[in-house]
Amino acid sequence: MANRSMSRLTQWCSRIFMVEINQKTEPIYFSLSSTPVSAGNKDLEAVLGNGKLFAVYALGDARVPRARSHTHLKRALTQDLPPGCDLLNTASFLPDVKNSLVNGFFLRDNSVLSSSERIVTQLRQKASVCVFTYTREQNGVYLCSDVTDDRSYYVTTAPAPLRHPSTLNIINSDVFYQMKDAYKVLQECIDVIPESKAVLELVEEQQLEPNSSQDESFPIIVIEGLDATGKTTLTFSLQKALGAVLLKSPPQCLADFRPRFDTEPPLIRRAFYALGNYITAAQIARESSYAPVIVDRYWHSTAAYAIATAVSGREENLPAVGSEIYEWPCDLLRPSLVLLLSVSPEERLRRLSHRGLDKTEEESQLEINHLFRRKVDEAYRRIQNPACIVVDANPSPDHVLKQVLGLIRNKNNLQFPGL
Ligand SMILES: Nc1ncnc2c1ncn2[C@@H]1O[C@H](COP(=O)(O)OP(=O)(O)OP(=O)(O)O)[C@@H](O)[C@H]1O
Ligand SMILES: Nc1ccn([C@H]2C[C@H](O)[C@@H](COP(=O)(O)O)O2)c(=O)n1
Repeated sequence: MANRSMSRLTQWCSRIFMVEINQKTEPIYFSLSSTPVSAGNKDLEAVLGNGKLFAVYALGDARVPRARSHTHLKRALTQDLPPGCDLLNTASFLPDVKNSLVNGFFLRDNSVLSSSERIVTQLRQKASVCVFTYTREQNGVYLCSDVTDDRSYYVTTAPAPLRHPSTLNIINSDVFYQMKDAYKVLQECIDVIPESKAVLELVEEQQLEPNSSQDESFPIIVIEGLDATGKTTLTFSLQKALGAVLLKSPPQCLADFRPRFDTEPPLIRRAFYALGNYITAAQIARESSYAPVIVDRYWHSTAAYAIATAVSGREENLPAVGSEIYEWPCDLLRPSLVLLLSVSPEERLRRLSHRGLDKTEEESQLEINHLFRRKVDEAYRRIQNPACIVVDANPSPDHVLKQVLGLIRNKNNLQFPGL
């Protein structure tokens, strides 16, 4: 957005816009044109309708304040949403151009009072936002204009891009492939989230050695899976059976900070979990000199949850198998074996209901959001180098343990005393 003399909307004209009606259906795509378009389009009509319409985007040059403004914007719009109005996710992007995605919201107002106008005015007074309005001409053509100037553009449908737009910003916004990239995010947070400083100090204290050779050490076995798939149960049994050290990611030293970072937008939250893996890696490197190490969640979890949250809609929208997005970070210690516990949705829900513990917001979402759970599970399976081995964790704890001990025994090069 370099040229300030140009209308803001003119600068968005090279972009495509996406509006999601819900997670299960295909979004609609449109672009803006200065030349008239043919009247009446059923796809646009289905989403844009006849009422008042606003698109709102959080503005900001720096990524941390922009990400936090987007979260605040969502909270404000959700909390104050008047009856007769609904909120849809929207985004603007340049097809197949990495890091070009800008997320925002579509406010549809079919109320008699046109209440959305008041909300948008209040938002513009309080926050740095960019607002576009959409109006429908008598011939059915939609016009889009910036509320700060009178220039209007015709709205015209656009083809769906090859790569789903929600995948464009994943690298270094949702998933981090080097410690320094996640570290930088928390450095940028220090003024607004003071806890970031303490987290960074803990990372530095670990004296991390970049991907040091594990040739001489004992095996490192990571247990992964959705919540309530039996990770805690299995890791305790494995610890006992193998005389192993049990570690987890995020590590215990980050436990007090976790609730704070869990309320932050993905950029910050995922950087926190990424750094947690590097602290755990340093612990693994130390402990594996003396004994086998079992790890309860590690990088597969960080990446799979981050990807599944970032990618909207259906499983088909995930980056394709073999994408660089599923590659292991170049500087993170690699385990000897990663096992993914898999249980049927029914069995997982049965275990969750028996447990009756408090669940994090994301876990509750998993319970109600079958789509999200499928995306996490599929992302786990697509991660490479090392890929995970899927374990059927539906049977009894003893049976699962036996199965896993068998897998460990059959894995080449894993040396366990007593196995
Ligand atoms: N193989 C199994 N068969 C039946 N129930 C099981 C089995 N493994 C674990 N459970 C029970 O399921 C519940 C969840 O198990 P557990 O806490 O081990 O899962 P988890 O993957 O660690 O969950 P979270 O990630 O949410 O901490 C517990 O009540 C546990 O006793
Ligand atoms: N290494 C890790 C561990 C956990 N997470 C995130 C992913 C989920 O949001 C949540 C699940 O953890 P649990 O509630 O089972 O302790 O934590 C991660 O990103 N990386």
